[in-house]
Amino acid sequence: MIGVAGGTASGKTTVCNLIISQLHDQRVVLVNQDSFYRSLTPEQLKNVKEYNFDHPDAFNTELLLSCMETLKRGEAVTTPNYDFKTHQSVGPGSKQVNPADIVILEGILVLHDERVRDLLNMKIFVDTDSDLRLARRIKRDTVERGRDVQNVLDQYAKFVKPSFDEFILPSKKYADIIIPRGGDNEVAIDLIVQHIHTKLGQHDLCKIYPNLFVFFSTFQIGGMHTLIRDMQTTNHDFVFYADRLIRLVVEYGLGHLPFTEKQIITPTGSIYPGVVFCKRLCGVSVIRSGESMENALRACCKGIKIGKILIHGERNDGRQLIYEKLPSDISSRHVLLLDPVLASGNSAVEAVSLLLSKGVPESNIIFLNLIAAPQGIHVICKKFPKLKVITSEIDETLDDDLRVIPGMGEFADRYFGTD
Ligand SMILES: O=P(O)(O)OC[C@H]1O[C@H](OP(=O)(O)OP(=O)(O)O)[C@H](O)[C@@H]1O
Ligand SMILES: O=c1cc[nH]c(=O)[nH]1
Repeated sequence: MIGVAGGTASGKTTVCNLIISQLHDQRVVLVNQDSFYRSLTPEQLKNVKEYNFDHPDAFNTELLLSCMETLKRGEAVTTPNYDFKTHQSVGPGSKQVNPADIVILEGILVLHDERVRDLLNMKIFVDTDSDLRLARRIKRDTVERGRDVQNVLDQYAKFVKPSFDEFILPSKKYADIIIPRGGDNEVAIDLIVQHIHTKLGQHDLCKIYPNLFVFFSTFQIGGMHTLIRDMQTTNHDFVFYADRLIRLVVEYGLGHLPFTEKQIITPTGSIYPGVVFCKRLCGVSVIRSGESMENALRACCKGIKIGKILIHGERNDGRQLIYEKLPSDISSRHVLLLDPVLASGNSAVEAVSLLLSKGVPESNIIFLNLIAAPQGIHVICKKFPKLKVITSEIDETLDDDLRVIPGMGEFADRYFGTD
């Protein structure tokens, strides 16, 4: 939840639009504090020139709070709309705002009310020179809103400036980021967008476990997850999109291997400061689901040895090692452990324990996974703090049968067509 405050015509909207356009692969919604203007009564309408639109009381902050709380819970909401010509609120329910990863609340007074501030994870104040703001306001109100210059200046002197000094400017001290010159400040916008990307990439569990890595989700990745999770998806499509996701997980996981530096000469005779991949590698797949990840690993690491582990057990009855065939020199290799589903973590504990018993250092194991339940993450990341867990999405929970929820059902049955 990001709040963008600042005086009239400071460039808040430009800043918001720049942030939104640079976050092009994220779900972002923009909520305007202006939508929450209260309707003027017939009395106030008769004397509209005496009405202070820049005072906190002009807004229905209770309604704004409840809408923001709903969005914060990840639910859709309908906000009111405000008609600037009639000065009437077109009641709640007129504008649908969908849930999103990022909600930007923009308005002159969004940092004024403590309750609103407490909902915001990032507070931005757009700080633009007051002469420039007045010049912009005159232009906007005369050109876009059909007012005459004298009327704009009277309103500015009587209400806009005093309210800025009394309510808006003092709220600047609550800002985490102050942007001088508004939308012209490309560096500030760039830093804000980078910060948002970092925060979005951090699942709460990543803040607890430094050995957990969830790779950054884009619409493409979200789309692939939507397809493999959809019960209507055919086996053929399931395999296609699971393979695409698996390839990404494998590439991302390989990025966590050590490398050595190597300078090479290009055909232009220039030096290229390169790196060399880690050579002592192997894969280990957990039968059956893990076998679906073998092709992607082979496609990325030519000639890689891949061992196999079969672990059996009913969901609630613990798990037992049935079969294993691993490279004989596995203890001197980095091991990419392959299993697309981490549920209770029982299978992964069995698999990792076997690798450790074969002399593989814990820090040499990278567990590559598509969908993980928080329960399994707690078990693995706590028990094996030096092992790295790479996953593409963390789901909500497990059901009583230890199935991942929302999950994608039985992975191996859908992948190998045995459902
Ligand atoms: O974290 P856990 O609770 O142990 O569950 C995860 C395990 O369950 C799945 O295998 P499954 O037993 O369904 O076998 P399959 O791959 O042969 O279908 C999955 O591939 C994991 O190995
Ligand atoms: O939900 C689950 C749990 C374990 N294995 C699966 O394939 N799916």
